[in-house]
Amino acid sequence: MNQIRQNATSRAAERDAVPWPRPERLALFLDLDGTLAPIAPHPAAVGPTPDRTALLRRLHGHLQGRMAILSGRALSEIDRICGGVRLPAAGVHGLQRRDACEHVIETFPAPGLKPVTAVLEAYAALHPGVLVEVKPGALALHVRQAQARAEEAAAMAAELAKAYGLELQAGDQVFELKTPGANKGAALAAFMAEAPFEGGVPVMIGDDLTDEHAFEAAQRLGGFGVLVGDRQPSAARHGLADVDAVMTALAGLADRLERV
Ligand SMILES: O=P(O)(O)OC[C@H]1O[C@H](O[C@H]2O[C@H](CO)[C@@H](O)[C@H](O)[C@H]2O)[C@H](O)[C@@H](O)[C@@H]1O
Repeated sequence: MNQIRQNATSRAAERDAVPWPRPERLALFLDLDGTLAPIAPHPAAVGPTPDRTALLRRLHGHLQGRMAILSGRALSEIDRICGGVRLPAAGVHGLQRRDACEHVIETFPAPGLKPVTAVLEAYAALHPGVLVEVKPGALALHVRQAQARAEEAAAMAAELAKAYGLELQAGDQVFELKTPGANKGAALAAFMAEAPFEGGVPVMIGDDLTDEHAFEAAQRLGGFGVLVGDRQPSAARHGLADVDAVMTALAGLADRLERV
């Protein structure tokens, strides 16, 4: 029993130790919901916190700008939750991308989104708890407050995606219908091809299915992914238990960067 307990403890310790690349090479990519911010009942219930904002500001400075947020949220939402620190970022799973010079590249929204918005809003109006989030180039059908509808909502989202030429991205209690052609992996690769990220070692920290694209891209480009939580399978080579463990690991990294 003690042995089992000891093994579990050492596994947890291994999981919580991120082997950061050398500070001058590290290019850090961070997911938002479920990674930097705990999951909340509703997207609007997530807001900035002074600690998170201060930590992001510190890291961005110490990494000489080689840090970006990769999120399913719109850029405006990323900025709101980051407390107004305007970081390089990919929004809506890469459909929007703001580079280190604050230049924003946005994919033109698919025409199918308009009719699909009407269908989903009519569905949400009939079913309390179902929420439709309209984003630039995508729609999110949230079922966190109506989990009994999850299967039905997944089937409907899949059917609508096929009928209207949209891409389906499943996430944590959400089914997203997106303009095709973007994902977090492509966004990470685009950042890595330009200053100040170029030549760095990419590390992506994320929790959800959409982060898998970025884990794969980070690995392909010489770095690795860090999975938050224990969802499996995952392309991430390292792990952190939860948002608190992420904040602790990032604070430790900031301290280390300060000493360099
Ligand atoms: O890529 P991320 O930054 O992790 O964004 C993914 C989606 O996050 C938001 O939805 C999720 O978080 C909400 C707040 O905790 C939660 O209520 C919801 O159930 C989750 O799916 C956001 O609303 C989506 O637009 C993002 O795509």
